[in-house]
Amino acid sequence: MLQVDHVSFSYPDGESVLENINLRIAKGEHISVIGESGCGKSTLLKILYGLLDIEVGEVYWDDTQILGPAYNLVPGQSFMKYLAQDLELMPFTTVRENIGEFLSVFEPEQMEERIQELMELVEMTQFADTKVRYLSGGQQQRVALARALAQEPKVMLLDEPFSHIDNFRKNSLRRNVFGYLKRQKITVITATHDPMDMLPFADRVVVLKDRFIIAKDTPKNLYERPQDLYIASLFGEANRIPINILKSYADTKRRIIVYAHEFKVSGKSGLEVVVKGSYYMGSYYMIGGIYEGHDIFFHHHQPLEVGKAIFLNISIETINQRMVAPTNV
Ligand SMILES: Nc1ncnc2c1ncn2[C@@H]1O[C@H](COP(=O)(O)OP(=O)(O)OP(=O)(O)O)[C@@H](O)[C@H]1O
Repeated sequence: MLQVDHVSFSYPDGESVLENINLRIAKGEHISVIGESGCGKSTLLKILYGLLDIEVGEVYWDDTQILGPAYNLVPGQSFMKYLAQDLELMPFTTVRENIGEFLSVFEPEQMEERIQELMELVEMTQFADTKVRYLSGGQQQRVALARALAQEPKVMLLDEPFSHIDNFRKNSLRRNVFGYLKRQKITVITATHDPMDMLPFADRVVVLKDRFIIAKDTPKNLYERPQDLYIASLFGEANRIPINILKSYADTKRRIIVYAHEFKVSGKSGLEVVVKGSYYMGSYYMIGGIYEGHDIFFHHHQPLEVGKAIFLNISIETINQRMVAPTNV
């Protein structure tokens, strides 16, 4: 188990970045760390790997304490692999050589099989003999992933692992890599902005905001019952709406989170919105509007005329689901 107890951290020249971080991560569990840019996701991964010295708190993998560079000649842990935003590849050698660097040369056949398996996993077989410096950013990221996996770590720390990879390949690569890590029972902690790195693959999600962990839950619970707009917005366009627009809730001032796709446009009754603009999104239009002086965003199958007043409805199922969400909306 990876255990993080009361960890607080600030960079020597900066303000506090993380405060009182507590986590228990089981062997083989997949955790996603999410939060706005600059909230400390990469810093947390670096602490878990032992690249930073913490002033307060402790980190353990089973009985081994993870200590920072002040206590380690070579910072980092042999049983962990940290795939950083900078990829640390060997640019003047081939894809095959980069992946094979840490494999045993005493069993050449097994080594070749393993390189082949990993190249297939990250869909790089056709570039086996290409020098890494001639590859695109996305291709280099795939090599870095394979290189990290080759070392069979017990714990894998991934910082925005698919950020350079094109949409065409991203989804199959995510399925391959996360599926492989799960089958190998490798503990995974992924820092990401992208809901698609997390919703289908994480067992639990840790949300960071203003130095603190503000939520830890399954992706499904967080998505369906976000406790505030910050969390909902990490998944997509979201709004805070008073529920007293519905007759049955007329006497409550409470607001709930409604995702843009959960509204239905109606000609007659509901939340009155004046349309400001329509944005083509492929399978739908994102409509921006104004409701009582506040911006509101919703989906519709066609663009709407600017200045037009329309009504929005929310299904009773959505309202009931959000009513049981924690109340700091
Ligand atoms: N080496 C450093 N020295 C001083 N401050 C730093 C250093 N690295 C990061 N910071 C600051 O610490 C805060 C957290 O940074 P961090 O990179 O951990 O955030 P992040 O959530 O990973 O961001 P992003 O999603 O943009 O990668 C930021 O305010 C950043 O400016």
